[in-house]
Amino acid sequence: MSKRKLSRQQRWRIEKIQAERAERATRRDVPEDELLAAGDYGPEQPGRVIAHFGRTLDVRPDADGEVIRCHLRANLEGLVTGDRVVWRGRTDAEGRTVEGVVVARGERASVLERPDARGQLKPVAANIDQILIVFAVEPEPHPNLIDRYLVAAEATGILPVLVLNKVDLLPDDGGELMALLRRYEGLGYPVVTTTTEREGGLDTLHARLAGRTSVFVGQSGVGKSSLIDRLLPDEELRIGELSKDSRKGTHTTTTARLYRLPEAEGAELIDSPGIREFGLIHLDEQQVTEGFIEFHPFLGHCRFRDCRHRQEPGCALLEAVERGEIHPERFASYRRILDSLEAS
Ligand SMILES: Nc1nc2c(ncn2[C@@H]2O[C@H](COP(=O)(O)OP(=O)(O)OP(=O)(O)O)[C@@H](O)[C@H]2O)c(=O)[nH]1
Ligand SMILES: [Zn+2]
Repeated sequence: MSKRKLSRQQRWRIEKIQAERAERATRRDVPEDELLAAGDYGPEQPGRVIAHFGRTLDVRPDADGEVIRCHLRANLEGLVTGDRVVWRGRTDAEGRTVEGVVVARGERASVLERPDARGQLKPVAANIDQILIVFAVEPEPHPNLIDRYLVAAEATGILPVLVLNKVDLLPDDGGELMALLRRYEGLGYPVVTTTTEREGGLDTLHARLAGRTSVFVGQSGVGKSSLIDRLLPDEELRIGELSKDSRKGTHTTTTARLYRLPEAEGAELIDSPGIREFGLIHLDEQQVTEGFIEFHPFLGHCRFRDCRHRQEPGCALLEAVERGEIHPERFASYRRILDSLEAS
C-alpha cells in the first residue's frame, strides 16, 4: 500500500468516527452508556434533581450555573425531585453544557411517598427536612385533623412543623387555637404563626425555612397557595430555574418542583398539587401508635404484650392518661384514628 493511500484511509476512518459521534449525540434513542463509554461526556459532578418528567429530568449543579436537562443512565430508575445525583455534562463546540446524563443517585436522607393509581406507594420527593402542616383560624381545624397529619408525617421520619395561618383573625387573647398550638409546642413540635394580611406576617416562617428543604401540606382553604405566592412572588423565579427544554414543556404543573426561596438564606421548597394533599395515606395500627410521640416512653410497658390500649388492665398508656402525662384529647384522637382505620 502506498503512503498516500494509507493516509487517505486514515482520514476516512477519522471522519467516520466523527460523524458517528455527532449522530449519536443528536439521536435520543442511543443508550446513554454507549455515549458515556465513547467519552462524549465530561467528568462526574454532584447535583440535585429540581424537576422530573419521566426519563428526563432537570438537574441543578451543586457548583451552580444553569439548570441542565439530563437523561437517565439505562440502569437508573425511580429518581424524584430532591434527589442528589452524580451527573456528567456534554458540551457544545463553544464549551457550553447543553445536556447531561445522570449516572448515579445519592443516598436519600428522607423520602415522601404517595399512593399511585393502583394504590401502591411511590416516592414523589426526596431529601426533605421538614413538613409544614398548615392549619388556619378559618376553616377551623379539628384537633383530630392535626393529629392525622402529625401521624402521617411521623411515619415518614421527616420533622413536622405546625404553621397556624390567618392569625389576623384570632381574638386578642389568642383563643383556643393558640392554646392548642402551645400544647403541640409542649410536645416538642416546632410551631410558627403566620398571616398574609399584615406586614412582617411571615417573618417567623422565613426563619423556620432558612437552611432547610420544606414542603407545605394542609387542608383546602388554609392558605397554602397564599403563603407560597408570598414566598415566591416572582413568576420568573418559579419558571426561571427550569432548563430551557422544560420551560417549553407542557407538564410542568403536575410534577414536583424544587424552588429556592429568595427571602430566606438556603431555603428550598418542594411543591406540587400531589404533595400538598399529603396526609391522607393509609397507615397501619403500629404506625398510628408510634405517630403519637408522647406515647413512646410508655410503649412496651403494658402488662399484656399484645395490649391494644382499650381497657386492658395494666395498660401503660391508659395509666399515663390517668396521671395526666398524656393529654386525654390526644388519646381520644388516637382512638378515633384507629377506629377510622378499622372502618375503611
Ligand atoms: N384573613 C386571612 N385570609 C387569608 C390568609 N391567608 C390566606 N387567606 C385567604 O384564605 C383563602 C384560601 O387561601 P388559599 O391560599 O387559596 O388556600 P389553600 O390552602 O391554597 O387552598 P387549596 O388551594 O384549596 O388547597 C383565600 O381567600 C385567601 O385570601 C391570612 O393570613 N389571613
Ligand atoms: Zn396498653
